[in-house]
Amino acid sequence: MLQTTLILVGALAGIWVVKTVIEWRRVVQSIQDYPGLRYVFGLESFLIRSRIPFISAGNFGAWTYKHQDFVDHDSDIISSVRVWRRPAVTYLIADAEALKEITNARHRFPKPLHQYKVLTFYGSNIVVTEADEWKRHRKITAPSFSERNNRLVWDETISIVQELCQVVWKGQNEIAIDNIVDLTVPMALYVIGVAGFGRRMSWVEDMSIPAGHSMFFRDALHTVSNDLWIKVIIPSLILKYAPIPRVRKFYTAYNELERYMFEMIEARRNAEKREERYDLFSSLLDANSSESEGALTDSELMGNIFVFLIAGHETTAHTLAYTFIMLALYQNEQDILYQHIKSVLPDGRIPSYEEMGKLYYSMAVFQETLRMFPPVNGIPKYSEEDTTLMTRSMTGEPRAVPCPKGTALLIHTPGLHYNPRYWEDPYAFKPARFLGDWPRDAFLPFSGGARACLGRRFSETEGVAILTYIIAHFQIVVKEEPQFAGETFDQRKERLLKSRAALTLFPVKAPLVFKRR
Ligand code: HEM
Repeated sequence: MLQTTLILVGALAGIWVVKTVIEWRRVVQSIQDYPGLRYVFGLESFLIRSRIPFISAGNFGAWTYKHQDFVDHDSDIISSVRVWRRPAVTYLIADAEALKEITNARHRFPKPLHQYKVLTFYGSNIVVTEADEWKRHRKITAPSFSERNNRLVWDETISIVQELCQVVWKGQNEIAIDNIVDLTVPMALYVIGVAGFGRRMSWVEDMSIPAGHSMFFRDALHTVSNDLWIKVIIPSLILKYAPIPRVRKFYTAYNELERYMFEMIEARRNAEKREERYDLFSSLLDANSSESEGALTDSELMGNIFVFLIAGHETTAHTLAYTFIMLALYQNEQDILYQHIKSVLPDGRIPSYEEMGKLYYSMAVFQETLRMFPPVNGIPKYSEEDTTLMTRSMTGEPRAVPCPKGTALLIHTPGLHYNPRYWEDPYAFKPARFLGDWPRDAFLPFSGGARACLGRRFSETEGVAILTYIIAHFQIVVKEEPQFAGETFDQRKERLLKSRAALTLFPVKAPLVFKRR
């Protein structure tokens, strides 16, 4: 009996191997064996983080190797052919001209929607739709990102940082933060709370939980955005009864957030006189109620506002964390920024939204951080037709890349942002490169074309406001710790910039000190 079973299993395994080899050869031939990575598990595999010869390209490979994979295969577009779960090819793209063509032709190069399931929990939305459905969402959501909203982002961001510096840190001249994301994540959460959801939150919570709820809105928002992965891996039924405290807390937070959002929709809909408000949620509800055809359902409204939360708070928070780390490491750059802020605001007053343009060095620092640490390391697309992409070798010779219909494409942001064809000395932190004429097509932290980030201005406004206020009032330095006393600058830099990626790239643990000026 055992022998028969073994023979059967062996035969099935043999059939699988033969089938896979035939399929692999077909896939490789379909792209004329265009140079690139050949691994059992591709870059997109959830399973293995590191690169292992022949086995795994490593799901952290885009960040780890940046432009090096392109150099190794002598092309700014390379293929990545995997075996598991079925042989398939993905083109990794670090060529600005090819990416311009791809991002500008959304019908020819749409998004692979099946990869976006994690963002559909509360309802369909602008990020997870394509074609006419996307247009319907975009028409109602885009107007929320208005100048009035940007002004609100600015004013509220300033008051959030002001409360932190003047109330929470009152009387302290040196504030040590053991992990910088523990500061930037709540900061960004409070900003999206008020400018996104219209709910002001405070560092010093003194209110009680509203009737009918078991959690503060702030905590529900934080828990859901932090632990969304739980919903991805645990089926709903198990989620409800899971005995693990973290899972139970997530389950409560998920339902609480849904209830809060539903109440907010009802309150605005039933209000006799609507207050003039410019947070994203209020504007979205107003735009929807004046829409006769194509209006969004309640679930779609919640889906959109939820996606603003997910897209909008971690990305900005992590970018700010890297910004503070780089400024702590490069004191000369911090000083240039400080001097610039002082030249714009010599009397130390609080800048207004109208003055944001004058604070261009703060913006340059934020942009240089986004270039070096793009929060989204890979933006997926696919080809809707048989086509050929054009690129170049490292010496500039043209290369034609065969791209059959259905081929997966990846905007490889680290490859593009560290490509020396566009960025001189790409590993150096040089905010000033963003002051003059810089290669806009080679800068895609927010993606590009029609499907580019709707919240770009929101996050730039928030970033410039926080950076300007903090640097005007504090010098940021790396926390001195006895166990790291003998380390060199390079070791310290490597330690502070050690990163991981969940939804977005983030620094693992960077302890910094804020010294009041
Ligand atoms: C540093 C901050 C940010 C970065 C790096 C960033 C990055 C991105 C990227 C790469 C995309 C394209 C995603 C894709 O094609 O799958 C995107 C789309 C989007 N982002 Fe952002 N984002 C940031 C901040 C924000 C903020 C603050 C909001 C809202 C408050 C926001 C809302 C959106 C929306 C709604 C889309 C979908 C646009 C569409 O498909 O038409 N983002 N973002």
